[in-house]
Amino acid sequence: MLSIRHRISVRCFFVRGKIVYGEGDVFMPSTENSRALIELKHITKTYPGERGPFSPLRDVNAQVIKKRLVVLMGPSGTGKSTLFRLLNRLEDPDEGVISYRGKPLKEWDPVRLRREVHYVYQSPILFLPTVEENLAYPLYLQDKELERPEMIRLLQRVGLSRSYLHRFVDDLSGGEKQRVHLARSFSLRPEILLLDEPTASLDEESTERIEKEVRDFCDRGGTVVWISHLRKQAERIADERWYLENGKLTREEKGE
Ligand SMILES: Nc1ncnc2c1ncn2[C@@H]1O[C@H](COP(=O)(O)OP(=O)(O)OP(=O)(O)O)[C@@H](O)[C@H]1O
Repeated sequence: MLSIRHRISVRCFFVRGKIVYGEGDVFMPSTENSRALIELKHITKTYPGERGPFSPLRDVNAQVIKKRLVVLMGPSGTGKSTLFRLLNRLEDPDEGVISYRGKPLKEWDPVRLRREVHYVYQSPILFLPTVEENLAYPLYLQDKELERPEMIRLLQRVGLSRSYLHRFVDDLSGGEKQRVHLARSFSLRPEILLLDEPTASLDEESTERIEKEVRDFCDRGGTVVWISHLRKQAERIADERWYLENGKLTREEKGE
């Protein structure tokens, strides 16, 4: 409702019950402002296109609130992965500022940032031969050891049995690789998970399991932005639904 929102600018408007973040607008419930882990202010990203410059993000403003599960939707090629790349500082916006914990991303050490804001790609990246090695490696880089019982627990969280520990990643299906990648991400205990269609290659049962684990992650204090093409999935799991199209972001709260 407009009355409980903190008004910063005048160019926000409602379209069919949704809040549209128009040019120059930052609208948020005032009580939630302080819980914003990530803030996007006036973000524009432009790429050269065959028919001239193309901006998948045009003056986008939004906040990711701690402990929330945001589902990001939108037609193919509208800029969802672009937004993730900006949040992970794989690219920088052409205009605007993105802040994490109140500090612009450019002021963060990228390694620390990516540890806390962890991107789980749609195509999993598993460099080492076995599942066990892939699970152990990121913590090994931090001079930490991942004990075998913890590895087994992580695998179980994503619906894989202990027998997977010794499997070669080249022999795994796409969905299994994605789940190993997600298990490895959980091991890093990130603050925010950016999930790019983590259930795209999974059956109904495995999808349900991942949805439950991700929800538990939020209940324990984690925060998630999840790209999905499935409206039904968004309705099931999201605290907030973001819709990206024509460079603009619209937002719906659960139940709207
Ligand atoms: N480096 C680049 N140079 C030029 N164009 C790019 C570049 N990166 C992305 N694009 C274009 O920007 C648009 C947004 O791409 P993006 O991958 O963010 O879309 P998406 O919403 O994640 O799509 P999908 O749902 O199909 O994964 C696309 O038209 C893409 O071709």
